[in-house]
Amino acid sequence: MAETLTSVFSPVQEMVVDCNTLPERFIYKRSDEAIDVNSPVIDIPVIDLNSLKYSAPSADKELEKLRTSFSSCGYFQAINHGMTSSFLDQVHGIGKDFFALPMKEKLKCLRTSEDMEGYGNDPVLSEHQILDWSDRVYLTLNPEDQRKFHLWPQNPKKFREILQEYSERLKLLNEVVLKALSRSLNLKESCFLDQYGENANMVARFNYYPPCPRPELILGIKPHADESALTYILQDKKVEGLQILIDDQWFTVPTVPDALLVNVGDQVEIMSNGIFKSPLHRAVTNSEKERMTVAVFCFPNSSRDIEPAEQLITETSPRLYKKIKNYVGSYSENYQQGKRTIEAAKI
Ligand SMILES: O=C(O)CCC(=O)C(=O)O
Ligand SMILES: [Fe+2]
Repeated sequence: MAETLTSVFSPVQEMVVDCNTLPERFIYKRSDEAIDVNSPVIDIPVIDLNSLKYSAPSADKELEKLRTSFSSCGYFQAINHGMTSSFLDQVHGIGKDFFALPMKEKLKCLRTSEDMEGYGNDPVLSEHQILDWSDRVYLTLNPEDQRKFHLWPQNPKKFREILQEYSERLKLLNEVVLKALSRSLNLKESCFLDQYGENANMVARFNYYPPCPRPELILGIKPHADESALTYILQDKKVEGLQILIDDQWFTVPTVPDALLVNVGDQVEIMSNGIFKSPLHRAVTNSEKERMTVAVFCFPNSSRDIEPAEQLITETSPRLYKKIKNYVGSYSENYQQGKRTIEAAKI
């Protein structure tokens, strides 16, 4: 749906400067309870991606861990992913440096009201929409011919080069993870990758959360599950803020230095016929510190059909989801209304 209500961009980052009254549009009213900013920390399994590549008993143990963590909390922390600590710092750094630029410079990458891509914040689709306390840069990485380079920051100077390299690394990593997921369910290694097909999509979103005057009332990102197949999050090493919902309770996801946080998106939940769970998560804000994260969403090309792998459907585990195309197309509107798109894919 095209954005209809406002095309005037008001960066959250600027509001911090002259925020004398509480901005009503940001107050998260869905619950009577205050937002628990310091929710208990949950232990997310750490998985050694290097050991997954080989057929050895250590790989079997790691695959088992992968299956269990993706079927329970829907997350794992990837280590030995082939990227150095200083490279990941550079990826984080280009985002931080961009948001620290003068507004005039950032506005060169401003998204238009018709498009998600570029610098801005969420499209406002209804006057009742509760706004997120975050500004973003949203960029298509793949297919490469769909990149909108006029919206890619030219400042910091290394932005493009580093993001390009990061996208190449993640493309390879994503194949390793998809193969491991198939193996962990005793499927042919290429099972999920085949559904994924050529010309897959990859989108990066730099999320910037400025300090917020009332973290107990305002969210950085509303509760949602990702529309991707898999999401790779480069967390902020210094400030936590991501929370996941398990059995109706919010838990804080810890930051593991140099690990990449990987989560199941709706499309892998569908492909695995519900064995892997796409977790409901949100980002809280911090009254003193800013926070910046880099999320990369990987998903099959919108022209492809997504459905549960046939081998996973048996008499005792019937098919739970329909065949779908262009899953992402209907996502944004549902998100803003607090609805889950995956509900519509259920049989
Ligand atoms: O910033 C975070 O920790 C979470 C970001 C997220 O969930 C998203 O971009 O979809
Ligand atoms: Fe997310």
